[in-house]
Amino acid sequence: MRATIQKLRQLPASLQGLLLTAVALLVLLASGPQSYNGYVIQLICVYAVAALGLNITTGFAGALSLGQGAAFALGAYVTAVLAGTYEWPFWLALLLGAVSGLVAGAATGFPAGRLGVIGLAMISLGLVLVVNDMLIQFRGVTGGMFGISGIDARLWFKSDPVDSLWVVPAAIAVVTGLCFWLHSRYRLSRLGQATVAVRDEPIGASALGVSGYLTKVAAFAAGSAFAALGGGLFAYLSAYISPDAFSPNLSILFLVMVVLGGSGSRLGPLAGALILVLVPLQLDEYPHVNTIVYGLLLIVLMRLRPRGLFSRSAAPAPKALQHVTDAPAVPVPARESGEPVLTAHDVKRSFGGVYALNGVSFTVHRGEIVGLIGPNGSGKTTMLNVVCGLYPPTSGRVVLQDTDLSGLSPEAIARRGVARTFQTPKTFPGMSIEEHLALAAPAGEPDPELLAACRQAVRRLLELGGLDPADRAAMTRESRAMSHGQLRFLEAATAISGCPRVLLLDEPAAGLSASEIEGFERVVADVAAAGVAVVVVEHHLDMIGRLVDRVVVLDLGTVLWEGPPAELHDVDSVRAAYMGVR
Ligand SMILES: Nc1ncnc2c1ncn2[C@@H]1O[C@H](COP(=O)(O)OP(=O)(O)OP(=O)(O)O)[C@@H](O)[C@H]1O
Repeated sequence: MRATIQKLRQLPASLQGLLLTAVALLVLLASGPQSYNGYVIQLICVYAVAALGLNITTGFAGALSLGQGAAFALGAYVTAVLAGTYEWPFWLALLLGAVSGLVAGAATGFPAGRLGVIGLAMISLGLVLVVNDMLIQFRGVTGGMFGISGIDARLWFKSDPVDSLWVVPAAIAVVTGLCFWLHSRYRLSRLGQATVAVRDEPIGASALGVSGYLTKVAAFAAGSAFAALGGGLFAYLSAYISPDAFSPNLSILFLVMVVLGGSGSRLGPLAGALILVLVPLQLDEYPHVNTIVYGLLLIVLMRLRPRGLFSRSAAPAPKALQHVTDAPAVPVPARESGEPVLTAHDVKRSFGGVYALNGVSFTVHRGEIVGLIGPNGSGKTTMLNVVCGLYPPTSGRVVLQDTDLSGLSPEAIARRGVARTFQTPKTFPGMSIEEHLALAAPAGEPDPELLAACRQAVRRLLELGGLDPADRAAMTRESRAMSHGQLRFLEAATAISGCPRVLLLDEPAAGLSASEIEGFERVVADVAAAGVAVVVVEHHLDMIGRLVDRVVVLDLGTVLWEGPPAELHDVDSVRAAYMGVR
């Protein structure tokens, strides 16, 4: 069973979608499209479509939505009004139903996308209650409590309803397969990778140029479109709809389908829909205990599989690593410092009136490695945070070549070529190594020499972490299982794979062994030799002595001394402030 699932997982998404449609059609053929079993199979498909949509919003984007039932109801009513009242063709009624969900999802996502998990849950729950009430109140359109009947499938405007019993079942089977394919494509796309990155580590994602807000709005819109399409299919399946079919419980049911199946996984929503439609129907034969057994079953399943039945969320990122594995070894040029790349001009940054940076100025040149050192709390990390846009400066400016970075968002600064690592690696647990590198891949056409050097550096960093870039299985595994050292190398490899102009490294040696530090130093030196300006914040003074061209010593938010590392130990003020020697 496990081997079969493994093989099915490895099929391309398009084939998986086709297979799903074929299986649904075969089962429908065996049971008869008008039979009770046929109805149940179609209901599973319809709910699966809505659950796949919710998996985009909640699973991929991590936005807890309790409002999937509202989009489902909206799609059902838009489709039912167009099909029943205006006698539109079924394909167009379904399409417009889905579009209504897309628009409603985007309209919800724009204000809701900036809220935290609880705020989002509250807004979406409010939406379900509002929509449910509107279905009753706007009876001129919705039929109020009586609902809408006569929802017949037509091929063209005002034509007679189609005779065939197969139109609706076939449409349901095809749309389910199509939605599964679209859902998988979404996860595999750059947008999907960005969405998961924001879910797992929003600050790390912003450092790669990803806008968290837009990924959430897109996920809301896509998730609602799926739900509305499911709702439209439900209207045709039932031929009659009323508000009773869309109680707030429906949204909870969709959520449980996603969580039970495995939030964020690609097969989970299908499994969730299958189980949560079939199990209650089987239990209906035992009316006194059915709810108790159903509840206990859910508890036991979640206890045994806390991340759901299908927990794997990482997806292959085709060709992401080919350029790394196939890259020929490149000779490393001698390192020379060139023109200024990054300049801090009198940067101040205060927190509640206390200045963490109080007028810091320094310059980093092309190909140069600058060590930013100083005692704990002297402002080193704050300086990196100001450069990469996480903290806007209180006053002063940071200039990247000719661009003033002050006031730009972290995403905008990252897109201009500033990459960084963090004291604690901000990698994305639900994404594979391949996906990390694919997400960070440069958007434009970088200088070929820089590109070759960066690819070589990425390969060597992965190897330093004991990861073989040619080992496809390892490269497609979720990074959540990786050790601290491996994550450090992965984070650095990710930052470098974007071919940055400036590389900021925050305590890269922390937690690494002596040999790992040495290997890391060689990679950083080679990247600098290819023209990248590097700033290293580090307490490991031996590493600083070996690696950097120039040291900038911070103390209490000001530059205490600047010069070559060899002279560091001879400067009294540095010894006093930094090493505690008075
Ligand atoms: N978000 C924040 N809110 C309030 N104070 C902050 C914030 N970030 C930094 N600080 C303060 O700014 C000062 C400088 O902190 P910073 O982390 O930049 O020092 P550091 O030199 O990197 O220290 P370490 O070597 O321990 O990492 C500290 O006093 C710190 O408490």
